[in-house]
Amino acid sequence: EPFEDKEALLDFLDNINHSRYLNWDVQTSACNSWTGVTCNHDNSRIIAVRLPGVGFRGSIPVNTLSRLSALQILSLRSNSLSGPFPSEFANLGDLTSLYLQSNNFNGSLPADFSAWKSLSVLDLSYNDFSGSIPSSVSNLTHLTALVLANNSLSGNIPDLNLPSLQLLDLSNNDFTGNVPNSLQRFPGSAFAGNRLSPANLSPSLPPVPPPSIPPKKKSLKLREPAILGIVIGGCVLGFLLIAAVLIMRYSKKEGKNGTIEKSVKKEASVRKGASSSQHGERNLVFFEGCNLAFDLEDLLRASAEVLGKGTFGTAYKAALEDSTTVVVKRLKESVGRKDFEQQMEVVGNIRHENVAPLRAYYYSKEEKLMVYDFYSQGSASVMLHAKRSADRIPLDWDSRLRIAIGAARGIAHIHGQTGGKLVHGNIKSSNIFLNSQGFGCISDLGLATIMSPLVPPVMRAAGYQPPEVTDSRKVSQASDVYSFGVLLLELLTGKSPIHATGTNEVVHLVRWVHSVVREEWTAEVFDVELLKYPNIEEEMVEMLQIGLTCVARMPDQRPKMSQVVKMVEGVRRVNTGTRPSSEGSTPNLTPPMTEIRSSSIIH
Ligand SMILES: Nc1ncnc2c1ncn2[C@@H]1O[C@H](COP(=O)(O)OP(=O)(O)OP(=O)(O)O)[C@@H](O)[C@H]1O
Repeated sequence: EPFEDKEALLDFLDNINHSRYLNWDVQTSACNSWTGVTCNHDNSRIIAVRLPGVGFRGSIPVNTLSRLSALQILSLRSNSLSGPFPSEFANLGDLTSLYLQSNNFNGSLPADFSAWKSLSVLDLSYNDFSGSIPSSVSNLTHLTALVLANNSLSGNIPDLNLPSLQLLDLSNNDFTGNVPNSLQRFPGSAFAGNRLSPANLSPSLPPVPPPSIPPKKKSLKLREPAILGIVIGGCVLGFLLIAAVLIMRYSKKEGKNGTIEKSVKKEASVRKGASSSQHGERNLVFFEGCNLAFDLEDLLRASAEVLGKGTFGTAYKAALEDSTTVVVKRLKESVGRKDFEQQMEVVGNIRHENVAPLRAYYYSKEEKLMVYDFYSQGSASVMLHAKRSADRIPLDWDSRLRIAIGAARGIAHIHGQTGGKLVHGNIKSSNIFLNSQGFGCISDLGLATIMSPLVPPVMRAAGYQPPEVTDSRKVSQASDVYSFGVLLLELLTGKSPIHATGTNEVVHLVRWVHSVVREEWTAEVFDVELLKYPNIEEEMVEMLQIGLTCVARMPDQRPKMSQVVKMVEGVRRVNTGTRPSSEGSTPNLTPPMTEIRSSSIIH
């Protein structure tokens, strides 16, 4: 509801201290001045304030924002705010995105940018800032977008060392001198409308190299028929092989579904293991809190359906006689008992709503089994990439947000285990399911660490691993952050981490997104299925920025997972679940989505 007058707004601001989000999407002229608006409470839990295009005039009063000490996202764009760059912003040390474009701010930029260690987007375009760009901007090591276009900035452009920067726009200012070496990777349009040395601005200014698209060597290109040929050929061959194996295996026995027992290669050995369990030796090891009641015999007898073959083995859906359904993973490689059992103990004792619980395991020399709950909706991969036919229900933006938030929380929890050293090592959409509240839930924990050394690197999660993970033993928490970033890009684009484009080139998603974003910050990266949902563009852009921050090339440039949780939670200004990363409850504040107005970032 629009605020009726300034009193109503003040009243609102005084009462939001229990809220974490302040968003206001009003079309009112009744409260068109920021002056006099102060927050009397310490609103230190608010992480996002978006007040774009609401008609604010004048300068932002001291103390209004400096109390918002947890603020991560501030959008005051498209108002008529004036005065110098608000000095109290320096207190907002957690800011990741600052949008002040299309106002009347003037004076110089702050001399010291070092306060904003997490800043990812800075858009001050279409104001009247003057003076030079301080070299302290180089301290913003997470910056992915720097937009200072259409101001009155002057002097030489400093040699900014910003390795994460994807978007730069310094056009239509009064800069002189040369484009510094560090920024020559950006297109000439980023510097147009200045008085820069023409030598530097000539068309020879190297455009941003599009490393995303693999070299257009004919021999390397997989044309559609070739891909189809491989896929169909592979499918036919695979189908024939599977059929042959199944016929051999089941020919003597009836029944549509198999059993795990039947699928187990060394059946006799497993059965031996099972029967020995009845003499007090090994059997399934269940974890605390698990109310499943079956033994290995039951499991092996259960009617089983192959769900798929993964990197480390085969997953079966097993329907037990008491109508319980579980998933059994049968590992294909041999692994030492001690390593396996130790890892299972760590994993099996993790209980978190965003981590799929390991219910039980079994170890014998010949067989290693892991038992999980069955997630009937399938993985996020299926939800995103299942054939896009007419009867498929598209995954809407809210669901994607929940998947992202849940997955982030789950990974952050994992990273907090075993003295903050635990790594997942195989984050990808086929290992993410939905918990009962529809939030992402991470599965397959623990396998990468014990199994990776046994599996050829080429088989490992293609497209999800960062450049430094050439050897699968090098997975780290930073590489999990990268994989999570790829997952975010997958949720935003609807594309697989490695996919074929319309022109039949095989494309690496991270590189493709980088190349599109570098050229111009455009909505083209987003999944067409998302475009029909109104007013989500700003959230998607924010999520894109987070994704790009996570897939930074250098591991030490990537944020910690705990920071990522906060960033992802900050994208959404409504209730994001039962357990926010910060303490306390999040009220179900569901204001209308902010209308996206003209922005120099979103075209
Ligand atoms: N608990 C589960 N509930 C429902 N489906 C599952 C479950 N666990 C795995 N699956 C599905 O079974 C298939 C095989 O899973 P598996 O984990 O073995 O391989 P993967 O996820 O494709 O690759 P990786 O082994 O690298 O994780 C996948 O499609 C996966 O989404």
